[in-house]
Amino acid sequence: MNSHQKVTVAEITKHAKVDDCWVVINGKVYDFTAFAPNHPGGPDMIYKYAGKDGSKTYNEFHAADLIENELSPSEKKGDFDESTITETWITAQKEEVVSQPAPNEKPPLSTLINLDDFERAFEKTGSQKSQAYISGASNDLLTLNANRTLWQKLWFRPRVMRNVSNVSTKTRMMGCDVSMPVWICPMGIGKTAGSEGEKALAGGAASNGIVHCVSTTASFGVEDILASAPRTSPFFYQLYVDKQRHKTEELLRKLDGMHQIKALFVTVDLAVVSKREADERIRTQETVSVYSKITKSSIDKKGGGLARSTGSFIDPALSWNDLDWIRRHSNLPIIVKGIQSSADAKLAMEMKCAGIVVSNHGGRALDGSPGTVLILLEIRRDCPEVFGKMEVFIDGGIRRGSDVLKAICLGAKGVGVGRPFQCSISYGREGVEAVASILQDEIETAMRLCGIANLERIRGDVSWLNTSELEVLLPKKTRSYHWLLSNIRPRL
Ligand SMILES: Cc1cc2nc3c(=O)[nH]c(=O)nc-3n(C[C@H](O)[C@H](O)[C@H](O)COP(=O)(O)O)c2cc1C
Repeated sequence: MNSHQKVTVAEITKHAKVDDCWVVINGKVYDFTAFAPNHPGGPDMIYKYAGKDGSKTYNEFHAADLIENELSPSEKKGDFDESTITETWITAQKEEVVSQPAPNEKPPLSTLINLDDFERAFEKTGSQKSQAYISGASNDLLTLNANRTLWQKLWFRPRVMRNVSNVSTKTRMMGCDVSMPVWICPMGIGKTAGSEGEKALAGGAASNGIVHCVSTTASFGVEDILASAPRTSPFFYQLYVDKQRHKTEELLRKLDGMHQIKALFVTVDLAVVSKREADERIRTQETVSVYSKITKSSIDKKGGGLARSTGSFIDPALSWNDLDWIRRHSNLPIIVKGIQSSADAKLAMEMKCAGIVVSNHGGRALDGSPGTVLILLEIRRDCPEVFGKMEVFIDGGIRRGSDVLKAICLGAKGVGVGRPFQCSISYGREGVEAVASILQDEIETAMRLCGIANLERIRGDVSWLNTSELEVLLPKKTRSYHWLLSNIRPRL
């Protein structure tokens, strides 16, 4: 066959395979078999039209003569013989219409491509009560919003031509080998997002090589959650200290026997449950026991807040001295979760904690507390020695792989991600895996574009960042700050 020959429909449709791929473009027939794997837009764009007419899509992206210059004479098969067109051919050319989900329909998992998509999808499908509980935060949401927006005020200083064909995101956190420096935050009553609750988080974390930190107020018992992952998968456990201390002592004894649990995250930023107005406003007909085995909700004058009902047992009397009491009942390394100042970071180091989580409970504790990235910068400025003595983690508003990279450049050992994982439970374990995969991919892409091949090598190297916009927001070093360090500490 030569380029002046006419090619019939019957002939073209014989070449409709990946390894034998003819396509009609603007009345001419081309053999794309050799070219397709090198197509800059990806081979699938071509394979989609194998044995068919691809003119419409071709013309949207390319100049008419591009393909004539690109292909060799032997790949130009001739003119399309329009006289051979049949009804079957016409039907086959009709583009598959991808139907858009109705406004309140649950979007298919494959259409969710970033972490915000998971929260938005849950807004459409979760019950009002669950949404208010999960997305809500304290008072005017100042801290919730600051967490997110401050990450966006850190800018990269990318380098180029640094051979980033292979990048590694692997690291170790609390002695656990993980695929990337991300862990799933502890979040209470996971069944508010989907029937599998924390079991989906545990299974999804395990298949993606990351760690889930189980909440004290999880919907399922810790044994059931651990059983949802292979016996070798590591977990962290988050502890709220109970006003009835003997209950916490019992719990600690039980956890000590669970070899999968590698660290105890003691949450300290919620001496009392804050005012979560969205949650309070929606009175629930259900008792909390529908979601959780911990407690029953009580609807009182303040409304029906799930957070307040499930958190009423937390002991506001907790103090730094209690770390010794915890140590007497547990051999697990202690991470203090909820550090919001450099002074407390230093205290945790002096109290020989294994680590801290810089956190404000995702804006669910004190509204007006700084966005967490500011606290991390404050710790770097005021007590950089902390990073060498403890594992420093951070959470709050981290929604992009690039946020993770920024946190590592600032010295964080790893980051916690909360709400997107909680919302992904509505898609079961597959949803949790999808969130982890998106993050993994985004971290790798950000590393490549920034010129970073290995995360471990750049931890704490702030030269990759421009922090100027945030530095002006840091608290001034005042006399009272030094006074606090030297006078309060001895009295504790
Ligand atoms: C629905 C929900 C429940 C939470 N429950 C707990 C909890 O039981 N214990 C805890 O220490 N933190 C809890 N947190 C706080 C998270 O562990 C984490 O600090 C926060 O979600 C991180 O912010 P992000 O959601 O913006 O990623 C919860 C957060 C949410 C959104």
